[in-house]
Amino acid sequence: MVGKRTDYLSWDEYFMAVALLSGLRSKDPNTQVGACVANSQNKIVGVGYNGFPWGCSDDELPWSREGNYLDTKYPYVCHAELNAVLNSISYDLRDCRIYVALFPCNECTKVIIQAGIREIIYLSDKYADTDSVRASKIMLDKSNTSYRQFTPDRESILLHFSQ
Ligand SMILES: Nc1nc(=O)n([C@H]2C[C@H](O)[C@@H](COP(=O)(O)O)O2)cc1CO
Ligand SMILES: [Zn+2]
Repeated sequence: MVGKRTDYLSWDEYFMAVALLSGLRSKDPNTQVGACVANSQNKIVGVGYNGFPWGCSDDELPWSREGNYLDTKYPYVCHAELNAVLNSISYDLRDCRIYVALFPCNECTKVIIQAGIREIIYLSDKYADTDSVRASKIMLDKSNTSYRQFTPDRESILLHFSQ
């Protein structure tokens, strides 16, 4: 009897990979973030990446990190998690998980909690020492929304367009 493949992706690897793949759509030259929302049946209900709002051209708004606030990306960019929730095919995200490349900021955390998402699985926490992420963790703890870091068992996943 031929047994099953053994190196197939786990659900966590699969959804995190979809998040990372989505992040490759981002035009942000510094930080590309992708997010993937999966429901309790392990169906993907939303994906997103960081980018400017509809109709706001990447050629007209700045991707700068420094300078006058209005000349930076920060007031304009929609975060990956916000887009994943807004792009969702389901209005009710209760009991869903969100996979995201970077720990959510305080604004996205509010969106995640209010949408009813019950768990955040993140890869990087590179802004852990900011008040934004501290505020996120305060709200997550109070609302009993769990979060855990994704610890991969493999270094990378390779995709080949030529089979
Ligand atoms: N969780 C997040 N999701 C996101 O989509 N972002 C976006 C906003 C910016 O486009 C970029 C961060 O830019 P920088 O400050 O690392 O150059 O990532 C940022 C965070 C961090 O909280
Ligand atoms: Zn955010």
